[in-house]
Amino acid sequence: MTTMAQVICGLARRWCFGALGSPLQVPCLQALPLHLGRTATRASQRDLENAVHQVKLWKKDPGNEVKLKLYALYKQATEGPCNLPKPGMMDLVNKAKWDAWSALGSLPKETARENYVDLVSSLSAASEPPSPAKPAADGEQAGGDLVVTSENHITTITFNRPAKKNAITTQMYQDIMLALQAASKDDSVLTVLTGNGEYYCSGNDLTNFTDIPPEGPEEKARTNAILLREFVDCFIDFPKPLVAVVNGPAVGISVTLLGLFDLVYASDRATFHTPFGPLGLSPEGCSSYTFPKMMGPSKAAEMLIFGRKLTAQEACAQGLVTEVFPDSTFQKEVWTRLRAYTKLPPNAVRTSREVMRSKGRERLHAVNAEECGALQQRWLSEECTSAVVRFLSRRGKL
Ligand SMILES: CCCCCC/C=C/C(=O)SCCNC(=O)CCNC(=O)[C@H](O)C(C)(C)COP(=O)(O)OP(=O)(O)OC[C@H]1O[C@@H](n2cnc3c(N)ncnc32)[C@H](O)[C@@H]1OP(=O)(O)O
Repeated sequence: MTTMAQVICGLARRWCFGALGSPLQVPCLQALPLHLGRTATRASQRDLENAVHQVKLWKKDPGNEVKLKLYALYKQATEGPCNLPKPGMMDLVNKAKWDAWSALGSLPKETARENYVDLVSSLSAASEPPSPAKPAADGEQAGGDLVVTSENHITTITFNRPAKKNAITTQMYQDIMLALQAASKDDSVLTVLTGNGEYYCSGNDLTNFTDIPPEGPEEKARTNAILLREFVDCFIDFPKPLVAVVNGPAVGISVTLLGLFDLVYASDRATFHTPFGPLGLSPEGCSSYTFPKMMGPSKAAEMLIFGRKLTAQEACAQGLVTEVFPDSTFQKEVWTRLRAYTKLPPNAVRTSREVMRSKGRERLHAVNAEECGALQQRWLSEECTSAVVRFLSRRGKL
């Protein structure tokens, strides 16, 4: 049986958009036009490397057809004509890649390199610029997958991928950390996390698991564990009150982190789901400690081990949510309340919070380290890889 690690290794070694769309829709590659704008100079190896780097910065998935074309040109440019055996009929992804590469026949390496560079350059020119990673100190930042605003002494970090239910990409983890660092130093009294659209957040973007480096899945698991640990550490150490404005369903890490927030206001449309069991995962965000402490071990087990989804009212009864509001008045009521809180003496707010938090901080860091170690193993397990493959293939991503 092919494991996800094998599938995604093959898929993702060469491009950053590891999930290839349904191979059944794979393209007539000959129909894809090449953009031959660089007639004056031949593309060098350096140009090729720059173009590969450029592709990694693309925010928008360019689609299967382009990804296959890029894959084929890259292989032709670096290895020459395809001389691998044809993959079996059932090996859909590798067969699509083999077909794309073989279709280039005996195209010289230099021409393939030039075509790769030209294709990337024309697509980069047509695509949006990458969203700035550095959050602004004040005012609104340009829209990207994460929007950071600072207004009326409230810094708001908004998950802004509504088409993907606000799933968190690797870049977003980095950007949230930067936003928290900036918010810890700005003049805001409160820092709010919320979501744009129907969802608060659908948790970790499951395609994060497909971008496997050349060193293999173990390296991916190791770097993910480091990233996760740093990310959760930022919440543990954050010095000001953290408020979650849970505008809709919340899944995975967006739920577990709530145990590190000071206030959690939820719309009555919100639900709270940690499907770690079905995903072959284990809890993170210090929830293995904060949830049992908050709701008792048995209710926490129901959520974290068995994946029971809570309604907003149930989550409120368990202490995970501070208060539930009718969806129709949610935004108005919550923001009015938060603005009133910003009028409180800021130093008193900060001091009260610090005395409430300081005693448990060391323990939380230890819990975080332990959870990340366990997850590093889980990500490499057959249980987890099969669950992620199931999710991605159901949605035509493999
Ligand atoms: C550095 C690594 C740190 C790791 C930290 C550990 C974190 C762990 C977790 O967070 S575990 C939880 C992971 N999340 C999930 O398992 C949720 C997966 N998504 C779903 O189950 C469903 O999409 C849904 C229930 C959220 C919504 O279902 P539905 O209303 O039917 O919508 P779609 O499924 O059609 O989704 C629309 C669109 O969004 C994409 N999408 C949604 N969630 C995710 C996700 N978590 N990762 C990637 N993509 C997601 C989905 O594929 C659809 O995309 P498409 O339109 O097909 O392109």
